[in-house]
Amino acid sequence: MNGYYPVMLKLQGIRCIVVGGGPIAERKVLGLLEAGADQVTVIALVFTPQLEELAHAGHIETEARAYASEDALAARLLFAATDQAELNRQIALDGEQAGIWVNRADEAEAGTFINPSVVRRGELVVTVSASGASPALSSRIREELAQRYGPEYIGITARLKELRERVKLTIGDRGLRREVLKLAAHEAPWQGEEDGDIDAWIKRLIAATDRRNT
Ligand SMILES: C[C@@]1(CC(=O)O)C2=NC(=C\c3[nH]c(c(CCC(=O)O)c3CC(=O)O)Cc3[nH]c(c(CC(=O)O)c3CCC(=O)O)/C=C3\N/C(=C\2)[C@@H](CCC(=O)O)[C@]3(C)CC(=O)O)/[C@H]1CCC(=O)O
Ligand SMILES: NC(=O)c1ccc[n+]([C@@H]2O[C@H](COP(=O)([O-])OP(=O)(O)OC[C@H]3O[C@@H](n4cnc5c(N)ncnc54)[C@H](O)[C@@H]3O)[C@@H](O)[C@H]2O)c1
Repeated sequence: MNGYYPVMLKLQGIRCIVVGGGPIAERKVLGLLEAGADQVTVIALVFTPQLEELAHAGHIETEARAYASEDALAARLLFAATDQAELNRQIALDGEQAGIWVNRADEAEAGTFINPSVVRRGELVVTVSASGASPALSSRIREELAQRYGPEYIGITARLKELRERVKLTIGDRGLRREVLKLAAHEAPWQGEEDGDIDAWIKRLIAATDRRNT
């Protein structure tokens, strides 16, 4: 059975605590910052140079000390990423007792959430998870998806967003709205940035759906 439910979390204003300061903790922290997290605390005895730099630049807070069980009470999202299995187990337990989501980097099933591989293209976020079966497979598929959905998708997604906002205001008929939006998503990758006139595009799309339906 596949036991994970995928969601997209909004992390602005949410205290995220990462315990551990090695390369794995660093990867988790970078993922949080890319998602816009603005309250990230890292508790560890030793930090990677990049974590030190992020703290210096004010992007995260670091606390150079041993983890204490009370730390879990301050977090809403918790990561156990130390090299001490027994400590990671305790962190997961503390998190569950505090009623928050805990990621355990060394033993997936003992935590309550896991991280997928991620490709970010502006507002388009493509994620892959093998549910812990093979992180290497997720990473490989992420590379394939990054090739298939290149940086051009930043603009494509932004254009579709603008079109959708306009369509929601101007097309009252739900069926037509849905058809226009579907057709636009098919067409958008083939358009250049210079096809900037959204209203003209909407007119063409409506005409195309009329033709299809007659
Ligand atoms: C996707 C990614 C995101 C991220 O970390 O943010 C991620 N692992 C990544 C890479 C990676 N991790 C490991 C390797 C070495 C090859 C291998 O072991 O297969 C590679 C490959 C590499 O480095 O290229 C080792 C490893 N990983 C876990 C364990 C412990 C265990 O199995 O219980 C061990 C053994 C540790 C040890 O031996 O001590 C556990 C987890 N790793 C997960 C996520 C979650 C399940 C994701 C899924 O199944 O899809 C889960 C369950 C929990 C979690 O961490 O959230 C990131 C890819 C970034 C990218 O390239 O896109
Ligand atoms: N999830 C994954 O994708 C993945 C991949 C590879 C490894 N791992 C696992 O992740 C874990 C961490 O790997 P790493 O390479 O970052 O380890 P590391 O040895 O580089 O770092 C361990 C960190 O834990 C901190 N630490 C130790 N005791 C502490 C305590 N009492 N309080 C607070 N911090 C403490 C250390 O100061 C250090 O910063 C390992 O157990 C490894 O098995 C997970």
